[in-house]
Amino acid sequence: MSTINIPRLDLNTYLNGTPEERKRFSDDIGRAFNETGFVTITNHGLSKELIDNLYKQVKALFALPEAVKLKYEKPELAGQRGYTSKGKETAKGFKVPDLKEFWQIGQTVTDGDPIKEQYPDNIYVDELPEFNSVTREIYQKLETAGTNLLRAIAVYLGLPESYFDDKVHNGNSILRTLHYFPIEDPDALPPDAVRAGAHEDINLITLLIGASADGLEVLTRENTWYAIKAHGEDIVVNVGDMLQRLTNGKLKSTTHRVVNPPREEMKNSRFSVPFFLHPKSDMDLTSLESCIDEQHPKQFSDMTAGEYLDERLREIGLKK
Ligand SMILES: O=C(O)CCC(=O)C(=O)O
Ligand SMILES: [Fe+2]
Repeated sequence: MSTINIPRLDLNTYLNGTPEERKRFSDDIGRAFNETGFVTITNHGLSKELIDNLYKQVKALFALPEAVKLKYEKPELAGQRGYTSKGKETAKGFKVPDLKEFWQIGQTVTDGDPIKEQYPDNIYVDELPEFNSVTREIYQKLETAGTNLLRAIAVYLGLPESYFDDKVHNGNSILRTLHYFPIEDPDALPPDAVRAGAHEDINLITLLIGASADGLEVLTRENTWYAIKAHGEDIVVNVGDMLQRLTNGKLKSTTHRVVNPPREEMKNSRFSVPFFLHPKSDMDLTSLESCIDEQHPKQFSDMTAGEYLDERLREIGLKK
């Protein structure tokens, strides 16, 4: 049995704690991100009612007839807004697509802001006005929680606490609502078809509402899979490849996957809602000098966040 350090941290101790408590929070999240790349967070600012309402709307969205959902599929947006149907995303290095469909919501910027032209407009579900409003609220709350977590991480890295603030403000973050659909005939599945093949996230950090974390597994340093267990309303937070590049591998973007359920539960859907916190596309991901030394030679080429995202979307089949 492999052991793995996934601490449960209270974000309120960072926001309102004593200097010692704030320092401890920074050290704890930094150490966990250095060792395993995962933590779970309480007091993140999302109420149980809001989360329950989110899942109610997400279930209603995927219950819409396929023909309705397909109206909202826009391949020219590389899946970055609106609906992506079954069989479209394949984890890097896999031949069989993941067993999932999803809907993505992006940044909302005020009219007149020059960054507006960089982002496609969000797509609204005419049939479900409440889906649009609740996902927007969740987007904003997770963006705030994520910005606060990045402050604690900046302190751990010896950077000014506000280092990430302007980079993620109006950033290219994505809220993804996911439906892992029922598998009616398990015998007809290609042998290596899974809900989400082993992968690393592209962005800086990912915040995942833990309500449906069952099935999520992380790859340990001993090369074994470890199931994430989250308390219902906690959020699971992990490092993505952009933060790993910036820190020259000091913070680890850990491989994770979503496994298929046992055969008797294959007919059940699984829903989940990760928030991929991205910076603006002009953020320079060149590794910090402070993370490079003789023991830790520079591992990554210099790229902006926009260039890197483009490369990765092509690899997973969303961008042609
Ligand atoms: O569904 C989950 O629990 C995780 C999904 C995930 O890892 C992803 O979409 O990148
Ligand atoms: Fe992921």
